[in-house]
Amino acid sequence: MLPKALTIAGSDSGGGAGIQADLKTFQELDTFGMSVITAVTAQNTEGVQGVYPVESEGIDQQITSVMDDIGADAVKTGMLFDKEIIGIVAEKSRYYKWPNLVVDPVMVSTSGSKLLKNEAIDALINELIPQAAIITPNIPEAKELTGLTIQTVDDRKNTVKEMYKMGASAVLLKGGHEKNKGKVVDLFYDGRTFHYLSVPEINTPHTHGTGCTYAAAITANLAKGLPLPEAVRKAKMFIHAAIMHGFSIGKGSGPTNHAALRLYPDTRVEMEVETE
Ligand SMILES: Nc1ncnc2c1ncn2[C@@H]1O[C@H](COP(=O)(O)OP(=O)(O)OP(=O)(O)O)[C@@H](O)[C@H]1O
Ligand SMILES: Cc1ncc(CO)c(N)n1
Repeated sequence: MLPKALTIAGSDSGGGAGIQADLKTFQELDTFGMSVITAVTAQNTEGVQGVYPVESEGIDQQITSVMDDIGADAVKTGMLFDKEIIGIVAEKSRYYKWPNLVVDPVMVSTSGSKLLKNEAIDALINELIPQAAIITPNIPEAKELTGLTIQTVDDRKNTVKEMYKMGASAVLLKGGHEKNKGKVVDLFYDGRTFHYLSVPEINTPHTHGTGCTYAAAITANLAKGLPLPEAVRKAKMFIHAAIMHGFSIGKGSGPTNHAALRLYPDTRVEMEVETE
């Protein structure tokens, strides 16, 4: 049976992030992709020019339509925009008992536009995160969620532990916003073991949609039945190759290449994984 993956997120007209990144990733990873659109954004490589939320009933109905007929082996959330939308998704998650829920706590776009209202952060923490198999914050999002500062490796570990206490089965803190000595390090924690996934920094401005693509790859891998650490490790290979072969299109930060591993199967990803 073809594994089925559902994304609940915003649409990026520029095609590099949001729903579009998720569906391209699901397709590349041999899963059947479905989508629930929470908001339409007018967006390109230069930024977000407009945000148009879908009305609550429309979001509720999209989820019901997909779930009552087709079902999903894994579900990802991206841009949820406000607390009302978070409430609907959380209620549906409880009702359908999604076992593989990946929550990417999207707050701000790469270009700096707000994709989540400030007053919605508490709803994310109290209603959705406790139901997640994994949450995938970047460093600014982790600071918002915990109120902690993140400078040292110990800060990262403490922050990840604090987020784990919010009730998700695992936490992945992405390191793209704090590169150090030519390395980018993501930290995965499942309540027992820390996994440091370290790769060489790629010198490119074309990183639009990296977070969405990474979380979508984790979702596809979970839909295929991979255990969490393996789903994350494979997704990391996928996103790294996608950044390596990213596209210089548009005038700003271009999108990643979702087909990179298929088109360039010889791509070498020098990833080191340390556990403690
Ligand atoms: N220049 C880079 N070189 C190598 N890896 C990178 C680079 N930039 C980001 N990454 C990786 O891409 C993934 C997404 O990282 P990041 O922390 O930027 O997420 P994000 O901020 O949610 O993404 P987005 O820009 O889509 O909002 C992480 O695994 C990160 O390590
Ligand atoms: C719709 C949408 N979701 C998420 C992101 C985060 O990259 C974005 N830029 N646009």
